[in-house]
Amino acid sequence: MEGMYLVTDQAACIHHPLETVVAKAVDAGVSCVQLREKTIDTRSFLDRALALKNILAPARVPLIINDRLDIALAAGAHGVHIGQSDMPYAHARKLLGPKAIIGLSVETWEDVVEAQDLDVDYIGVSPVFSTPTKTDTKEPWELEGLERIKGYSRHPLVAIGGLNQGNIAPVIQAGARSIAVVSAICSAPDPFAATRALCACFQ
Ligand SMILES: Cc1ncc(COP(=O)(O)OP(=O)(O)O)c(N)n1
Ligand SMILES: Cc1ncsc1CCOP(=O)(O)O
Ligand SMILES: [Mg+2]
Repeated sequence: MEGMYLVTDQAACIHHPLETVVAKAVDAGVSCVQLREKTIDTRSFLDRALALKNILAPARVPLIINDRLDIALAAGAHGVHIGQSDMPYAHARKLLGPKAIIGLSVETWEDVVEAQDLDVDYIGVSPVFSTPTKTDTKEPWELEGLERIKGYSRHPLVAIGGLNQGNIAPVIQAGARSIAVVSAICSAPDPFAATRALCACFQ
C-alpha cells in the first residue's frame, strides 16, 4: 500500500456520481480504492462493488471493501478494511485467504500494540486529524501520534482523517506510506485535478 488511497462516500460525492469520481481518480493515479457504504442494502452494495471492479481492473488498481467480507468475497475484491468493532482479523484472514489485502484501523495505542502480532497488510492510523466526514472516532492521533506509531510498528502506515493537499506533506514526512482521503477527492469539483495534486505530494 503506497501513494494515494481513495475511500469512497456516496454523500461526499456532491459534484459527480461516485463511479465518475472513481474513474477520474484512477486516471489521475490513485493506487487503491476502498468502497465504503454505510447505508445501502446488500444488493446495491454488491452491484456497486462490481461496477467499481470493472473501472479499476484495467488500471490494475486494487478494490478494497469496507467492513463487509461477504461483499468482498462475492465481488472478488482484493481485500477488506476492518475496524476495531468489525470482523476480527483472524476470522477475516481465514475467510479471505493468504493473498487477500487486509487493512486494520488503529485508534488507540493498545490497538497498535495488538496489531503487531497480526499479519495485516497495513494499519489505518485513524483519524490523524478530526474530520466532519466521520465523527464517531476516538481522539485524533495528530502528527505526534503518527510519528510514535512509525517508530514502533512493523506495518505500513495508511494515514486517514482530515487530510488534503494543504496538510499531507508533514504526514508523509512523519512516515505515512499511503494517504487515504474521502472528501479531498469525492467532494472536489475536479476529482482528476485534485487527485493529481495529491499524488504530486509524494514526489
Ligand atoms: C484506510 C482506512 N483507515 C481507517 C478506516 C476506518 O475504519 P473503521 O474504523 O472500521 O470505520 P469505518 O470506515 O468502518 O466507519 C477506513 N475505513 N479506511
Ligand atoms: C473513513 C474514515 N476513517 C477515519 S477518518 C475517516 C474519514 C476521512 O474522511 P476525510 O478524508 O474527508 O477527512
Ligand atoms: Mg469499519
